[in-house]
Amino acid sequence: MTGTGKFFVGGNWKANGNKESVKKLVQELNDAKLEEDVDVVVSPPYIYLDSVLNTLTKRIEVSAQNSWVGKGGAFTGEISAEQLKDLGVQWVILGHSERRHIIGEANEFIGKKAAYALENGLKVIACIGELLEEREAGKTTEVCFTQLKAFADAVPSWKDVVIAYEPVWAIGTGKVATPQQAQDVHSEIRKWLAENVSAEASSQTRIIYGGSVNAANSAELAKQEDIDGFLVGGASLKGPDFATIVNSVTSKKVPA
Ligand SMILES: O=C(CO)COP(=O)(O)O
Repeated sequence: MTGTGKFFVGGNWKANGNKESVKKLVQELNDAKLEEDVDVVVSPPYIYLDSVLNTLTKRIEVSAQNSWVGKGGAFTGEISAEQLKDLGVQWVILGHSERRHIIGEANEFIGKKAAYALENGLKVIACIGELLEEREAGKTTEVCFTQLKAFADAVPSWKDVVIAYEPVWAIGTGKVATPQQAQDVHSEIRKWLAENVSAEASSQTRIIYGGSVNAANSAELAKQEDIDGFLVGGASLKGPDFATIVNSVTSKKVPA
């Protein structure tokens, strides 16, 4: 099975940066030469979304790193999907492992967030992935499928959803999954979509990999048939490195 969706590379800036570094990064991204046939999205912290939207080339779309589960109102510290939409934000990252495991967001809550974001016109980067002990216990696919099912139970359509497989042990550790490890899980996810959603969702949903992707390892990962792009953390904070990762789409076109 192979995906037919356009290559997708997202940069998750997490809670990094300040006004000065964000300005520099936007400048680097505006100056970068990016291959055309890639969807490119960056995800700054909430407080920089407006300035990034106003200064970043329209070639690159903008994502939030979270959104509230329902309609905005008396929810101190939260940001609603309506507000993100109002600002001009196109995407939102949901279910990131840092929100699951550090902040304690549960599957069903994340699924509801995804449904509400889609309903309000945001596209969703839906993150899933197993902990090291879950992998070591042979539970990788079981954990990923449970997380996927929570999204599938909540969303009416996968048309505006990108799945990010991010094994937790590979995030921010420098321990990237091998191309084969990533390919194996991506292919299982695609099979799961075919069996539990539809043939269309299986072939058209982008399944991207995240976890210690950098300018030196992205080309080998991109060659795998079920890796449709990346969600990049640390390396997305350096414009030239992020551009190299975006442009690793060229190794996808060369038969492995
Ligand atoms: O969590 C990630 C992207 O969402 C990956 O982070 P790193 O690329 O820093 O490992």
